[in-house]
Amino acid sequence: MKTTIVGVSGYAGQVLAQLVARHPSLEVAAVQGHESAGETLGAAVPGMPKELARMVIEPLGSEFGDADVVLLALPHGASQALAPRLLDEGKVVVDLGADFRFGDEASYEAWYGSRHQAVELLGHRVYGLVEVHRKELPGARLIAVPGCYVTAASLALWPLVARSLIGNDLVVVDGYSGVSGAGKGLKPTSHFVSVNENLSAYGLLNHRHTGEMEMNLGRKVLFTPHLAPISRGILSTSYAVPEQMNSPMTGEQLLTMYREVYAGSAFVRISEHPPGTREVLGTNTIAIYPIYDPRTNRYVVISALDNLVKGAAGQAIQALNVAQGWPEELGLDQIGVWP
Ligand SMILES: NC(=O)C1=CN([C@@H]2O[C@H](COP(=O)(O)OP(=O)(O)OC[C@H]3O[C@@H](n4cnc5c(N)ncnc54)[C@H](OP(=O)(O)O)[C@@H]3O)[C@@H](O)[C@H]2O)C=CC1
Ligand SMILES: CC(=O)N[C@@H](CCC(=O)OP(=O)(O)O)C(=O)O
Repeated sequence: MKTTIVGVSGYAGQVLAQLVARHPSLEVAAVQGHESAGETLGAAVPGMPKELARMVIEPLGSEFGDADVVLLALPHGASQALAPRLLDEGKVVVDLGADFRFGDEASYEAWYGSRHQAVELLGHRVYGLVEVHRKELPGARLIAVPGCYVTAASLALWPLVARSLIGNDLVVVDGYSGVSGAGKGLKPTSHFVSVNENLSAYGLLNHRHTGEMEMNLGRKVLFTPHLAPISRGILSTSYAVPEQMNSPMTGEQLLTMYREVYAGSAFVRISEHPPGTREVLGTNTIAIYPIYDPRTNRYVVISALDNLVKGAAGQAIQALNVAQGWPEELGLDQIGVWP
């Protein structure tokens, strides 16, 4: 399928370009950017392979021509202006941003503080958390890909939710992100001098990803994000209170149950040790380690993923694969850290 990547000069867009170029059923037909329009991809993103480097970046919203698929990797708010036109033109749209992650207008407005410009599409979008929504994806024409923090926490806790092993109490999530999670724009908070040898919390109490975690988990969430002095990776630690009616599962039982729930999910690795971000770097894998603490009566689940792959571009391709009826893993092996 001919594929146009919009936002190709961004961190997520760069990885998308790499994945599409090597995918056996996709072809990079065109690339679009904002300030980088008019440059070659090689000039905008040093280190691109030759066949991509010579492509000229078109201005955002140029003609999409005979593209079959359009992948949007734009700042929040920019996709909703483009998606209606693309769907009218018969394209399959995969959005890596937040514009279509909520299925209703009120939640979007509550967490993003602005009115949605394409409300009529919200009921048609399929949420691309593949491991949970696999059956809804075949034939999808508008896929909203969840982001890095939300994927890490949601897949970590999903088995406990699906098996009714946690009550309705508050769930607590501590997330740690590499600096590429903040995008390529220069900000004082992501300068080398601010980040190097430093670990800090931000977005306290009302980070916009809280609402999306609540949507996925059906429970109130207290989410605290942290910026970690690494380029890529998300580490998430989630805490939940067991359902009172059942005796809590032991660590061994949890491992067995998690393996059952994710039995058909090639990109989920149930780990027997707390995973670190390095072991999933450059892969579409999320590693998950669940335990139970009898002293505090809490389930604690650690998860790790690469924010630019399983947290963004890899998950987008995984969801597209399922939507098209292709093998879920197509084009997603041996990715590596690139560019
Ligand atoms: N980084 C991450 O870890 C993750 C990112 N995502 C999502 O993917 C999307 C892209 O993120 P990321 O790659 O980090 O972002 P970047 O800031 O790195 O890149 C943004 C891209 O959008 C273009 N762009 C910038 N400003 C505008 C604008 N005002 N209007 C239209 N286009 C613009 C840029 O073009 P140009 O360079 O030409 O100006 C660039 O191609 C976001 O929605 C983000 O939430 C999802 C999960 C993880
Ligand atoms: C480190 C950092 O700043 N991270 C971003 C989230 C990463 C991202 O792009 O998030 P979504 O695509 O999931 O919305 C933030 O906290 O806003």
